[in-house]
Amino acid sequence: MLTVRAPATSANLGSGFDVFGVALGTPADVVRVERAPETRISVIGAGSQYIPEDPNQNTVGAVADALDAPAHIKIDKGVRPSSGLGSSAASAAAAAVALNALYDRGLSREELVPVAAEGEALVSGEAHADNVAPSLLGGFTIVTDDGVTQVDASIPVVACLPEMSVSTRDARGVVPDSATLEDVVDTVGNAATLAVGMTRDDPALVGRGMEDAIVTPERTALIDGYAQVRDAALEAGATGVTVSGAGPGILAVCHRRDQAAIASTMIDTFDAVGIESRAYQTRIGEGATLYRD
Ligand SMILES: Nc1ncnc2c1ncn2[C@@H]1O[C@H](COP(=O)(O)OP(=O)(O)OP(=O)(O)O)[C@@H](O)[C@H]1O
Ligand SMILES: N[C@@H](CCO)C(=O)O
Repeated sequence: MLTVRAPATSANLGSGFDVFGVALGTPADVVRVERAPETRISVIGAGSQYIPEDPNQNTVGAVADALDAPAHIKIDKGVRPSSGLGSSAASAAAAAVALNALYDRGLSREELVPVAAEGEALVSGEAHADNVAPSLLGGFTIVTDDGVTQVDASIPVVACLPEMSVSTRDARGVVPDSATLEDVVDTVGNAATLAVGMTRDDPALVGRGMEDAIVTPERTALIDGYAQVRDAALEAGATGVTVSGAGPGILAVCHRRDQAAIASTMIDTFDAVGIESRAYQTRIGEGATLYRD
C-alpha cells in the first residue's frame, strides 16, 4: 500500500493561460493504492458525491490505464471538484506518483506530467497540463509544447472558493478564438513580469503580472460577485487578483501581513451578494509527496 498527498493548484495566473500554474500549500487530495488485477476506485471527502467511481470516468482511471498499472485506488478529496483549484488534477497527479512507485515504472516527475494530463483530457476534453505540472513538481511551473520549466517559489496567496460550480469544459467554451496584437503585447509583458517576480519571491511583481485582457474578462462573467470581491481584495492590500484556473475560485497574491484581512474581506464580500465561500490562506508550496506504509 502506498499513499500520496498531491496539492491543489492554481492555473493561468491571468496572463499565462494554459501555461502558468502554482502548487498551493492547502488543500490537497490523498490517494492510496495497492496492486490488483483490475482497477477499482472509491472516493470520499469534499464533493465526492459528484465524482464518478467508474475508472473510465475518473481521472485516476485514465492514469492507471496510461501506466498500465491496475490497482485498488482510494481517493480522499480535499480539493472540491469544479473549483478552479485543480481538483481533477490533484487526484491525477497523486495517482501518477503512487502508481509509478507501486509498479516501479521509474518515470521522473517531469515524465509523469503528460501521464497525469491524460486525466485532464478525460474531464475537460483537452490534455492541458498546467494543473498537473505544479501538483507533481511544486512551486511555479511553465508548461509549453517543449516541456515544463519549474522554479521553487514561496509567495503568500489567498484562494477563495465560493459555493458555486463552474466546469472547466464550460469555461473553456467562452475563451475567445483570437486576440488583438495590442492585447497580446500587453499579455506578453505581464507574463514576463510575473515570471521574474516568481524567481524573486516578489508578490508586487507577481501581482502586477497577473493582468490579462484576453481570457479572464470572458470568464469573470461566469462568477457572480467577482468584480466586487476583486475590488475588496485589492483594497485590503492584495497585489494581484484573478480567476483561479477556470473558476469559480479566485486567487489573490499578497504580502503575509495582509493575508488575513484579504481572506476575511473576500468572504464578507461574497456574503454580501448572497454567496457562501471559504478562503484558504496559504502559500505557493511543494508538489506531491509519497509515503510508503
Ligand atoms: N478524481 C477526480 N477528482 C475530481 N474531479 C473528478 C475526478 N475524476 C473525474 N472528475 C470530474 O472532473 C470534473 C471536475 O474537473 P474540473 O476540471 O471541471 O474542475 P477542477 O479540476 O476543480 O477545476 P480547474 O481545472 O479549473 O482547476 C467533475 O465533473 C468531476 O466529476
Ligand atoms: N488552463 C485551464 C486550467 C483549468 O484549471 C483553463 O483555464 O481552462
